[in-house]
Order: sequence, then structure tokens, then C-alpha cells
Amino acid sequence: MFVEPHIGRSEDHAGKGWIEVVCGSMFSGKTEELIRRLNRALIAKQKVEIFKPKLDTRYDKTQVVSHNQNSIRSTPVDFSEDILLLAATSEVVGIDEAQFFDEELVTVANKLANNGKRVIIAGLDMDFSGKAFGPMPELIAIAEYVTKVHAICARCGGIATYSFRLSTSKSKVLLGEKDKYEPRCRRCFLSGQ
Ligand SMILES: Nc1ncnc2c1ncn2[C@@H]1O[C@H](COP(=O)(O)OP(=O)(O)O)[C@@H](O)[C@H]1O
Ligand SMILES: Cc1cn([C@H]2C[C@H](O)[C@@H](COP(=O)(O)O)O2)c(=O)[nH]c1=O
Ligand SMILES: [Zn+2]
Repeated sequence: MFVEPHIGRSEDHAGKGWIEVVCGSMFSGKTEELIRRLNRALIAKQKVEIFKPKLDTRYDKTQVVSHNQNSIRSTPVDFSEDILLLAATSEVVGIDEAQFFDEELVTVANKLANNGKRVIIAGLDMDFSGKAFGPMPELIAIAEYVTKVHAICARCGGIATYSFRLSTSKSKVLLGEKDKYEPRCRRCFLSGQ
């Protein structure tokens, strides 16, 4: 389990920030892990702000909600640059569904961390076709800490790293839950239907 390198307040923030990335397939526990880390920061009385892309309207407009219904208040934003202004006074910045953000999120995350903030980012590392998703590869590259979480393969019970799309849509963005996707291991992903 991820343990914070340190937590709590410090007067001298410059250069003391860092970036954490939590990645994996759908249902792998990314949002739960994000919420767990953010709740611990709240317990430490840190100023926490959470953001998600406005297009992710699945459960709630202003809550980040996990598949097992854990939730935390968040601010939906159109562009990653909006986060810079909105998080100006926060110590810890959480970002969910990072794969849907523009590439500018990489610069934004670096700026926040350079300004002394702890930045925790959760997102899908791969899309339905097994290709890298949005800004995730670069975010993984610049992060100090990367945690890859795994779901259970819906077909064989193995370790799932892929999000298999159940429909024939080829659109990169297709919001959905178990109606549209199932987590699969490499073998079951490759075997298709
Ligand atoms: N096949 C599965 N493997 C693992 N967890 C699953 C599966 N199906 C449903 N879940 C539920 O999903 C939860 C993880 O949800 P969540 O954190 O929202 O995942 P993610 O953000 O990675 O999609 C698990 O704790 C579990 O209750
Ligand atoms: C694989 C894949 C997923 N999506 C969508 C489906 C869901 O709405 C989110 C992922 O949510 P989770 O918190 O990780 O379960 O992304 C998509 O639009 N395109 C894809 O290829
Ligand atoms: Zn499998």
C-alpha cells in the first residue's frame, strides 16, 4: 500500500511538491485509492481540492464517485489550465479521470508540484484498444510515485490490466460502466468475445 513520504504542513513550499499517479484498467480501484489518499490528507487538516473533467458526468456532476459508491466532492473543469487558478491556495490537488484531459495537464501538474503542492492523479493508462490514453504516459514519466492497480478479469478471475469494450463503437471516448466495459487479463482481452 502506498504510504505518503511525508504529510502535514511546512512553511517553505518551493520545490517541495511532488506528483503521484494511480493508473490501471477500469474497476481496478483507481478512484478508491485516490479518495483514500485525499481523505488522509483531509484528516491531516490539509487544504485539498479535487478536479475532474466536465465531460465525466457518469454518477454526479460535482462528486468523484467510485464503483463501490465511495465519493468525495470535486470541481468539474473544462480545461486542465483552469486547475492552476482554482487550486492556487490548496496544498493537495487530486485529479480524477486524467485520461480525458488535454496534454496541457502535464505542464499544469509540473507547475503545481513546482509550487510545493502534492498532486495526486488517477486515470486509465490504456483505452479500449490497448493504446496509451491521453496525457497518461507523460504524467507517468514525470511523476515521483506511480502506482499501477489491477482489477479482476471478468472472464477468468485473473489479474486484469485491460478495459474490454463490449460494444462495437470505435470512438475513443465512450462513457460507461459494466454495461459497456469489462476488465480483462491479457489473454482474455486478446481472445475478444
Ligand atoms: N472485476 C472487478 N475487479 C475489481 N473490482 C471490481 C470489479 N468489478 C467491480 N469492482 C468494484 O470496483 C471497485 C473499484 O472501483 P473504482 O475505484 O471506482 O475503480 P476505477 O476507478 O479503477 O474504475 C472495487 O472495490 C470493487 O468493489
Ligand atoms: C477504456 C475506455 C473507457 N472510457 C470511459 C469509460 C468510463 O466512463 C471511464 C473510465 O472510468 P473508470 O473510473 O476508470 O472506471 O472512461 C472511454 O471513454 N474510452 C475507453 O477507451
Ligand atoms: Zn482473463
